Amino acid sequence: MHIEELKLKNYRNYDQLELSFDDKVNVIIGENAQGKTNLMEAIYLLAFTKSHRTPREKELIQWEKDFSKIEGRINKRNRTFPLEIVISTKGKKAKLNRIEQKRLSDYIGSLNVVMFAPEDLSLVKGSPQIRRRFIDMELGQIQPTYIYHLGQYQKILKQRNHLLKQMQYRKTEDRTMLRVMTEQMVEHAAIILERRFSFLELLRKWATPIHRGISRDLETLEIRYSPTIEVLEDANKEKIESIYLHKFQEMEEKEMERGTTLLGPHRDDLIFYVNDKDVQTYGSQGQQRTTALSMKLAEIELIHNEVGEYPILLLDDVLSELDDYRQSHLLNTIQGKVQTFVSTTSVDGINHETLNKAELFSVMNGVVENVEG
Ligand SMILES: Nc1ncnc2c1ncn2[C@@H]1O[C@H](COP(=O)(O)OP(=O)(O)OP(=O)(O)O)[C@@H](O)[C@H]1O
Repeated sequence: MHIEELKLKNYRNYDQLELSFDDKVNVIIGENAQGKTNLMEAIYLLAFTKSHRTPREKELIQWEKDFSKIEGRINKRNRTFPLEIVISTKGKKAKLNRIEQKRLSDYIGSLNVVMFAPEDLSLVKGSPQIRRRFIDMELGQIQPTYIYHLGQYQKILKQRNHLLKQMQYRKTEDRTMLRVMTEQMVEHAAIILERRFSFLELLRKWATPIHRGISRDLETLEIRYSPTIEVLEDANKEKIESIYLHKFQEMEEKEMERGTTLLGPHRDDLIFYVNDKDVQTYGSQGQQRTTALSMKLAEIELIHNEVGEYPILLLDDVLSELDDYRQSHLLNTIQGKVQTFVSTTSVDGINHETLNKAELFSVMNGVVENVEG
């Protein structure tokens, strides 16, 4: 799939923008703070309705304006359709084919995007939250109903934590409400876990050979899921549910004492092993980068396999962070198959034939121009 056109109005430092893109590689060149990431963010937003760098949507509206509009024309399976996001001080609207979609899960998945930014290089080293986010974003775009369950889970979790806090202070003895909430939450938790397990199986299938290829057969990557309960990855939803319920019962006193939920997918993690050693603890920076790159490339292949089309790849200021070998590996893999947006302050360090065939754009202070290659 690819994005044919992008239109922005009052978006960050763009007053008004209308661009047509190449269906292969588009390179956006500009000095710092000119609007490169803003452009990438707009494409990301069209896919997920959310920014990758801020949860505060008001920040996306151009200063002094009261709304912001992002429109894209997407080509998927040789059919084109429009996507539109409008953010105003009153809220956000997402339109697919000009029809407003009230539920996120009805919108997400229409455009598949993989973003690779410098912060993704800390997928291995960073906090568990980064790794959970990786799973959630990826799973969400191939299985939109996952987003629904995640949303429900998070809603009940928040209420449950609130109740546990109250119980912690008031030392109330009536646990009926807590148990009702636990049951409701566990229903979604079990679905989330079951789906994460199957997703992981797919991810391993792609990531393992990719990692082996990048490391020239020297490294074997293993990805393990670390849940808060003892459960086998082939357990079905009912089995996971019963394990959760049992464990929640066991933990009831402790949760009340601590005033927070101690179990569930919101506390799980992914652990990466290279040649049987935990990469987070023992891996070199190079191994951590190879792992992050393998995960991103696996993400691309996985979407291709599940959706039937390659996603759009956003490489925001990340190429210069990769050495020549990893850079070439990445560019060779995507060449000709994946519509790619590369943002960079200079093309100097990027010597690859893919870039020679690319459409070049320059961006300065929110104004984008085509550059003759
Ligand atoms: N809501 C907004 N309204 C107007 N301008 C904004 C808004 N939010 C951010 N900006 C401006 O956008 C610019 C930053 O753009 P962006 O983050 O895309 O930089 P960049 O070109 O990717 O640079 P770098 O290479 O430093 O990451 C800054 O000048 C900032 O002041």
